[in-house]
Amino acid sequence: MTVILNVDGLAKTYTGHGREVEAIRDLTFQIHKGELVCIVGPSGAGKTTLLRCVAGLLDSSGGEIELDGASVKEPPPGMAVVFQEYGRSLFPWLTVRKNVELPLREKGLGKADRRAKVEAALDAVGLRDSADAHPWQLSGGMQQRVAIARAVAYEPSVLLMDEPFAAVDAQTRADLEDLVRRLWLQLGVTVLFVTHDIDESVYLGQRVLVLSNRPTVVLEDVRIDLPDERDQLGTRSSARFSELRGHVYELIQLAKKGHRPASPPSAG
Ligand SMILES: Nc1ncnc2c1ncn2[C@@H]1O[C@H](COP(=O)(O)OP(=O)(O)OP(=O)(O)O)[C@@H](O)[C@H]1O
Repeated sequence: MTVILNVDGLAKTYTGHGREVEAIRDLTFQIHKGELVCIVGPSGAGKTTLLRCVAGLLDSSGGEIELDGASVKEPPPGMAVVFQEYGRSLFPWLTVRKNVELPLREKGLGKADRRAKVEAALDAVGLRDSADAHPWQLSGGMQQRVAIARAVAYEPSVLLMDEPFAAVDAQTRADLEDLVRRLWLQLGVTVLFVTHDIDESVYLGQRVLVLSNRPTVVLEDVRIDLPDERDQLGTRSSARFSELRGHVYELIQLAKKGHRPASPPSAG
């Protein structure tokens, strides 16, 4: 399998205002092309910091991040990010269609190509009928679907998602989880999904990277050996789901108590 994202010895210390916070000490993991990997960890473990470094939005203090073999120093062209705050990530003065189209314009795609990709992405997230609406006319869950459509239309090498469903209601959240699984299966996109929700990480991921508390390292790389076809009721009530959930839960409890891995964990 081809490694698409390589994080090697990543470190990040925030400095300023007479304060120093060592958020990430030594994070190493790899993601292969087409994988769906979730990251969970205790609050303040540095999940958002990690994602911002990977997205090239934040300078690291040490270590290396490579996307497709190229070092990440600034937002790389092959990455798309979906944030929790959909309200702030969409442009309110643009229609849904224009919001999805914008990065494709920046990518330099021609009009016909842009139109086809926008239609396909809106179709995939079930928003074809809302193409001419403005984001503020849509519900929170619909706005987050627009953000997902925009990311998917861009055809990134890696799609980063930072707690994307934390601000929507439980029912919408379940629908959006299934949407991500479906898009991932259909499009073969590589996804790195950060969440604080243990159940969500096990339901979505092929692997769950459990982070220690600060300064952060990978506590365990848990392989999620559930079938590819998952559904909210059947999967979540299966014995294997509850075993995996229990295991990740225990790891998080250990992380909160300051437990750290004895030796570097083996990847996947
Ligand atoms: N700009 C900043 N300046 C100083 N310290 C920061 C900054 N951003 C984050 N931190 C600190 O770095 C640590 C990791 O923060 P981060 O937001 O990455 O954690 P997280 O795992 O995403 O947390 P949560 O699950 O609560 O969202 C925290 O101790 C936080 O206070």
